[in-house]
Amino acid sequence: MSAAASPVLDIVDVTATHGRGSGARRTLAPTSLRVDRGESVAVVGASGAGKSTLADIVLGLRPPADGHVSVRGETWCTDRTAPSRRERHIVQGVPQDPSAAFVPRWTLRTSIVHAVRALTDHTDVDERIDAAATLAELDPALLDRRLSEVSGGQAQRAAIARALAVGPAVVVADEPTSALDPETAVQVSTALLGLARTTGIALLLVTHDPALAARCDRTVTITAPHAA
Ligand SMILES: Nc1ncnc2c1ncn2[C@@H]1O[C@H](COP(=O)(O)OP(=O)(O)OP(=O)(O)O)[C@@H](O)[C@H]1O
Repeated sequence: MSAAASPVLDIVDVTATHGRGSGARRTLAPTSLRVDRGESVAVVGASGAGKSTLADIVLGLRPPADGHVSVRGETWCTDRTAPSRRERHIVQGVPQDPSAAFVPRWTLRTSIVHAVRALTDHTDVDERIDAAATLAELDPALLDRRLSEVSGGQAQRAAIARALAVGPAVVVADEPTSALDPETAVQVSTALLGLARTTGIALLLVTHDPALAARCDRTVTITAPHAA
């Protein structure tokens, strides 16, 4: 069977609505896309097109209004079903602001340990975290620092390591380098794109940066519903 016949991530006719009742408004036009094993797909589009909304749906943070998302051939979410706690490790996010991924008073490692324990039954937690840090091109020793004690680029690599440590099939990165200086942004995005290829993770990357989108395997442009 070819890779194209069995995508890791399959988004089928997904739409979104914000608001309720007479205030309800379509905020994501029907969107379908597939991401294969080891593939990176950039999601681009004008501000307000619904890119972050799509990312939130794939992360299981909000339900689609219609359509469904499958991961590895299994239903991940629909307008009626959310991912269960047991499934949550399968799709992980890398946020725009890495501080969203860490508890400031804890070391980075402690935050990651909590995430791995909350989402998996793994017993080799420290080994997994060290391996994930290495994949994210971060010296594992830096994980013994707090968020305030590392640079923005190191914090974002730690956020990537946090996502990897739980063993996802899909990583959703929403503007993962927009808070970084240009040189660090290139280094972090190189690590992210490289690990998709080496680990086989399907990477969905929301970006405004045409240069970053061009480095992904494919680009999908979404358009706001009212402009469709
Ligand atoms: N909590 C909310 N309540 C109401 N409308 C919302 C909410 N969050 C987002 N929207 C609307 O949904 C639409 C899509 O927003 P979204 O953040 O997904 O766009 P985006 O493409 O990621 O934009 P940007 O590139 O500016 O980040 C926008 O019209 C936005 O105003």
